Amino acid sequence: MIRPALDWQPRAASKAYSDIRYDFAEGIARIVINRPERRNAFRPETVAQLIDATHQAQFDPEVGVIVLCGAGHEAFCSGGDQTVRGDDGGYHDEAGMPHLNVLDLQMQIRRCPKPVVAMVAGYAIGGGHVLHLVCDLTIAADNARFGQTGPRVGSFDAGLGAGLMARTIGMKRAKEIWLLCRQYDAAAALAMGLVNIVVPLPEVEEETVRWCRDMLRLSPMALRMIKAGFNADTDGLAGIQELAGNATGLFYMTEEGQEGRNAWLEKRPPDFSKYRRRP
Ligand SMILES: CC(C)(COP(=O)(O)OP(=O)(O)OC[C@H]1O[C@@H](n2cnc3c(N)ncnc32)[C@H](O)[C@@H]1OP(=O)(O)O)[C@@H](O)C(=O)NCCC(=O)NCCSC(=O)c1cc(O)c2ccccc2c1O
Repeated sequence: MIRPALDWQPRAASKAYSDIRYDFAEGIARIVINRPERRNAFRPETVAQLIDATHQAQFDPEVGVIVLCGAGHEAFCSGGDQTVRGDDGGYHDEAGMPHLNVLDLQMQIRRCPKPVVAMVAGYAIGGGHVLHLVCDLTIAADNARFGQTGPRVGSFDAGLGAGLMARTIGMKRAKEIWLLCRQYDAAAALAMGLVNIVVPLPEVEEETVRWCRDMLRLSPMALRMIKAGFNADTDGLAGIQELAGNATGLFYMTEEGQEGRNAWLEKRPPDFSKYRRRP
């Protein structure tokens, strides 16, 4: 069993969710995939709720760090719910519409300016494995098991699932994971750099909270910029846009940036003469 480390309180939005829980404590938002009877496999509704909760956490000024985890200790997430996978290009929502919306969630986690930590107990498999991979840090319990199943179940994630994994653990290892569909225990995952730390299962939340508290003591802007910087080249122009948007935001906070806006509003030529041309 996992020892609770904080007195998590449900956030208001949580009431609207059927497949996830959304809690908060001490500056940390905790988003829990809550389908333990399916090893926390996600259906389109689950992903839509994860997207909504991540959005809530991003825009909540009280939240500094986000933790993503699964309910119970048997699984973080076992990927797409195969029982609702249709023949028409995606996983069916209750109205029968096909989705691959986990790809949107992956990018949302990467673009979120706050650190996102995967707390993995049990299986992180298939699309669930890619979910921990796109998080900034992974704290694993010693019962964690990792792997891709795509080529076995007729699927693949040739985007971040392949490319980001190769950048994280190296090309040969990434190809091994995808081409053989084996499972790896927590020690093996740590050895190949797939996770940051492995701790005994009961301590996994305490350890995760310890890491979150460390980040909560640091400069939010510096964390935001360094995260965008880490992701920029992998995400191509969209990644550079994220980094550049942060730079623009910072420039808007300067007098020099504000002089341009003020001059335009006051219908006068801008006067940038007092601003240094820095070497
Ligand atoms: C995760 C497991 C290794 C766990 O094994 P274990 O023996 O502990 O448990 P059970 O197998 O008995 O499972 C318990 C219970 O849960 C159900 N369940 C488990 N996983 C799923 C699932 N993914 N979908 C639906 N249901 C699931 C299982 O049927 C049992 O219920 P019963 O009622 O039958 O008792 C093992 O369960 C396992 O290997 N699961 C499947 C893992 C898998 O293949 N996942 C899908 C990979 S593909 C994917 O995730 C994916 C999703 C996307 O949205 C993509 C989008 C774009 C590109 C690619 C995508 C993609 O690849």
